[in-house]
Amino acid sequence: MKLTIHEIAQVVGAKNDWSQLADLSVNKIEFDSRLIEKGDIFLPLKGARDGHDFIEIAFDNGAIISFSEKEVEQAHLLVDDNLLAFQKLAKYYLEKTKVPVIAVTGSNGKTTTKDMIAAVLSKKFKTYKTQGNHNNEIGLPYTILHMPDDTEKLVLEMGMDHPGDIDFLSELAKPELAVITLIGEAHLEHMGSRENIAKGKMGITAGLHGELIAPADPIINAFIPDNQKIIRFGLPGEDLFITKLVEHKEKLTFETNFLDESITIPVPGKYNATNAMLAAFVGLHYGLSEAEIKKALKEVELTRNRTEWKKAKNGADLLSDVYNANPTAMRLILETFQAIPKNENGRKIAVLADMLELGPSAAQLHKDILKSIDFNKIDKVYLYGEMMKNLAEISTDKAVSYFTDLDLLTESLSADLKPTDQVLFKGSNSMKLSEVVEKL
Ligand SMILES: N#Cc1c(NC(=O)c2cc(S(=O)(=O)N3CCOCC3)c(Cl)cc2Cl)sc2c1CCN(Cc1ccc(-c3nn[nH]n3)cc1)C2
Repeated sequence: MKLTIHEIAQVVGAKNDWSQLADLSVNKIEFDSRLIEKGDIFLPLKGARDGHDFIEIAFDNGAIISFSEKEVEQAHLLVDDNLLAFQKLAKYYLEKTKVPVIAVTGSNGKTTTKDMIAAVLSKKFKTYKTQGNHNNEIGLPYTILHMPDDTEKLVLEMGMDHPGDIDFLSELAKPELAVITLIGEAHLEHMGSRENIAKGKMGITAGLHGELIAPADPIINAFIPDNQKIIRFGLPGEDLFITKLVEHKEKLTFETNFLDESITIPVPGKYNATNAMLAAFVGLHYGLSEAEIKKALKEVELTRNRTEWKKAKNGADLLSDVYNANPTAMRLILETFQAIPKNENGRKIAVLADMLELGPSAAQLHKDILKSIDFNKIDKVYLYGEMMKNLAEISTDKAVSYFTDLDLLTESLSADLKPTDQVLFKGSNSMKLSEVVEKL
């Protein structure tokens, strides 16, 4: 990102004397010390551990300065709240670079829609998009501050863990166009009711200074701000709708009421046709030709393994979060999973595998996970991998079982699984929990 320390210090209101570093430019900003490279600025966050514990390591890896909430010997910018400083900096950077933002949210499909919109806009603009699941109050500023210097369009996914989350993200990013994919089932989002989910997603209008594209679902009508320009999609008769759909095994062709051409996408599923229809409309909005849109969608590369709920063959609900195998992400997904109401007569099961590349403190970081497991909410814990042995050894609860063999884990879980269960899977990709999910 193109910012000098002088500029950063002023934007975040650094309280210490940083003048001796003023004219240095920083390369990029990281909160994971393993990603720090020469010339970077480190951002200590309170994840599973206090990020301040990793300032020294960040400098060993090449950081030239760090945010800090307390006096430290290394070069630092002293602020009251590192996360708030990070968010202020991201907001400033967007205002300074004036890169237009297209915001996407929705219960399911927001990742696919984000990918499709980016694929379409990339045909005409230098486009950057949310990577992985970096869609929350940490990931969104991270995405903004990591966009290439020549970015012309920024497609930001906005995720919601709690009411008000999206209002905050929308105020920060100030989108010129917003897309809500669909209002999902309250059942698997700890938001209480579908109304609350609808209200939460409509928070995307808080900072919006352009049009909103939203489902025809009347549940959002109560939350449309006065004089908000809105385009509705869904059933025939709405502003945007699908007029013809032909599904094949690995692809799908559809027509719409607003395109002359038919569109083919390399994935099946009617909801993907809807997501592609939205991306096509955004393409038209930004002046792309139908031919450019058709070509972009025909070859779109979709983010694999989104963090979404899947159904087991026996009907159980499976949540596999394959992103960010670090202590904080494991703690956050456990908190989220534990906050969701159980199914009627259902159990909560957590399948936790090793987090790799955690350096010398890896064993302790795996033991720390015990603090994030609420045995009043979780009925069974399956632990898998060499590092998880550290956690297995200190957990006395009989609900915990430990495996070193993936097949035995799969067999045991499969034999135990009930149709009303909810199962969480979390661990480094190379632990292959995704194979367990596929077999269930
Ligand atoms: N807590 C914690 C740690 C990390 N946390 C995160 O990266 C993190 C991850 C997330 S997240 O949930 O993954 N998030 C990212 C943004 O989009 C949404 C999802 C969040 Cl929200 C916040 C944080 Cl702070 S990364 C990391 C930690 C602690 C250990 N670190 C590795 C490490 C361990 C030991 C040494 C070491 N070297 N020498 N001695 N010790 C060096 C690095 C790596």
